[in-house]
Amino acid sequence: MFEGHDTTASGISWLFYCMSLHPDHQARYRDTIEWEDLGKMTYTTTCIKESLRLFPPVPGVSRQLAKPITFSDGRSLPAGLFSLFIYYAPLLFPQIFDPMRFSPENSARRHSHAFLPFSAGSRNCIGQQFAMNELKVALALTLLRFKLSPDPSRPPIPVAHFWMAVC
Ligand code: HEM
Repeated sequence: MFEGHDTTASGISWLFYCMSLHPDHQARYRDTIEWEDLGKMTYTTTCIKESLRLFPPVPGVSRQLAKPITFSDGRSLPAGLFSLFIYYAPLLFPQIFDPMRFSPENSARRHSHAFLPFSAGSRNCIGQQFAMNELKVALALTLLRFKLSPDPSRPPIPVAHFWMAVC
């Protein structure tokens, strides 16, 4: 249920929240809807990526090292080690919603692994294209009918929370 269900629900919810705080981006998103070719909706893609950056539905992934790794500074990790990569670091990354971070020019200046909401490598998300289209369509259909605005009486409350499953 986690893959493809909770992830997309969380992604859509936070995307709506981000857009509700930014009526200017809502208007621009509305104006750039291209039903014939979802791939051409580049502005919408930037908004979705920026929302996934600020509020990643999957905040990290874990791996067990199949072989030892030695880093450039000489430190190394042994084979068999369980490691956890956390993408969500609100105190380290800019918290301002700015879709232009993901413009083609700005993205080209970054390492391809600097942004990994769908993970990377052989076990990355097989549903990422589907998920991106799902988010685009859900927001487009909503914005064609509604204006989103935040509910000031119920702001999101950050919770210090960490869970780990051992199988
Ligand atoms: C915003 C939505 C989504 C996000 C953020 C997301 C994120 C991720 C991430 C980070 C992983 C990798 C986990 C890891 O490396 O350990 C993953 C794996 C996976 N995702 Fe998604 N996902 C999303 C939507 C979907 C959808 C819509 C589907 C299916 C239609 C899907 C199917 C899967 C499957 C089957 C895997 C496991 C792949 C494997 O282990 O080889 N995901 N997802």
